[in-house]
Amino acid sequence: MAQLFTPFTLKSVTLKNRIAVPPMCQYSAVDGLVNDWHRVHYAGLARGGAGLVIVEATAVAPEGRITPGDLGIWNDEQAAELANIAKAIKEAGAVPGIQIAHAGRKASANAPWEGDDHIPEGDARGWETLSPSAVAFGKNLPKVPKAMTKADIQRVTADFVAAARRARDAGFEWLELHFAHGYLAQSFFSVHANQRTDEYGGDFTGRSRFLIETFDAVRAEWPQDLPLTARFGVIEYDGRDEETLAEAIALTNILREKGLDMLNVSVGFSTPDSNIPWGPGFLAPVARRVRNEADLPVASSWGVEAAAVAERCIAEGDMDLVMIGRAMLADPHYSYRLAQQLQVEKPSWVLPAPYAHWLERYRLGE
Ligand SMILES: Cc1cc2c(cc1C)N(C[C@H](O)[C@H](O)[C@H](O)COP(=O)(O)O)c1[nH]c(=O)[nH]c(=O)c1N2
Ligand SMILES: NC(=O)C1=CN(Cc2ccccc2)CCC1
Repeated sequence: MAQLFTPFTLKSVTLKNRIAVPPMCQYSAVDGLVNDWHRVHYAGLARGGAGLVIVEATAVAPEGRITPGDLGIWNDEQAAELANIAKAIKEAGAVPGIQIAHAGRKASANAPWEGDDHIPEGDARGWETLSPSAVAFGKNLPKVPKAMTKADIQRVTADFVAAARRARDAGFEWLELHFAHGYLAQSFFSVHANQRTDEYGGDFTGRSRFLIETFDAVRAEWPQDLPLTARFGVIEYDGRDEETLAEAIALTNILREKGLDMLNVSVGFSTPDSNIPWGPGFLAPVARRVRNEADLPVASSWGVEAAAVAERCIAEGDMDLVMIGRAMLADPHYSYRLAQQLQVEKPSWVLPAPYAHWLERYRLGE
């Protein structure tokens, strides 16, 4: 029996299988607004059979976008359009999730296929970036951010709360805080980015403060019966992995006690000087360690694509959900391919009836 195709219940939400489409920026919005690109993209992914579809990093404030093309949920018009996306995902048979985000010092950038670099100073398309300290990421992102004042910090935490409230009212049933990938929250946690000497920097407690305060504030707004999760970079592959992992697991334990329902285990991407061991499911052993030592359900991703790898991650208890990204861009019906390969009964019925009926009996020449 393929463990990948067993249901998963978290709080009042049940996913029909262990496959999730993780958030994947489309960089296709104008003024943060949904358009036909997103409508077709998300409905198509949701029809493909995954149990959960999480909408891409959606900025909690204009300056929190990675690029001018990012989605936003900082105003009611954006939220109203996103409500249609949540509805479309749900009607297609998946649970609608959304990731809310602030890009910090990685903001004000060109789309990956348009340079993947900071918009040059003086270019009107760009904006001032924020971070715990006035320390640039480096390489393709050399722009020195403004060190946030306490007022900035409080405003951004409030922006996350307002975003969570809008996501709830828009009908999303799964919320993921973007605490990973070198963006703002990860930057507060990172010794590479956070060189503050006040209570928001320094030791583990200082560097965790923004994440804990923001989590607590969102927890108070997000319905208790719906999953409140976070994607968090628990390792940087920067030569200090044991320290980072120990601190990340300690913070995860604190957040679990405060009501975190699941951690989406990822990489920190806080420094360009990292040595990431890319490969199929390379992060699974790290996810397993977090799942055991922080004692909460985990999701993870990174090269979890082959049926055997995806099945093993669940069957061997590395994670409770697999997040399959790029394979889904290549084939939104990828869950169907996995069902076929894992010999699930009637695999075509992973897809909606208009497709499933004909695929079930599909033989050339009939
Ligand atoms: C085009 C694109 C866009 C994004 C991503 C990736 C890609 C390819 N990823 C990371 C993504 O969710 C996933 O974790 C990685 O792609 C690794 O999984 P795969 O190896 O692709 O299955 C990503 N992660 C995240 O937390 N929020 C996001 O909005 C995005 N955006
Ligand atoms: N918004 C995010 O969290 C993003 C994460 N990415 C990390 C990544 C690195 C390498 C390969 C795929 C994804 C890139 C796109 C945007």
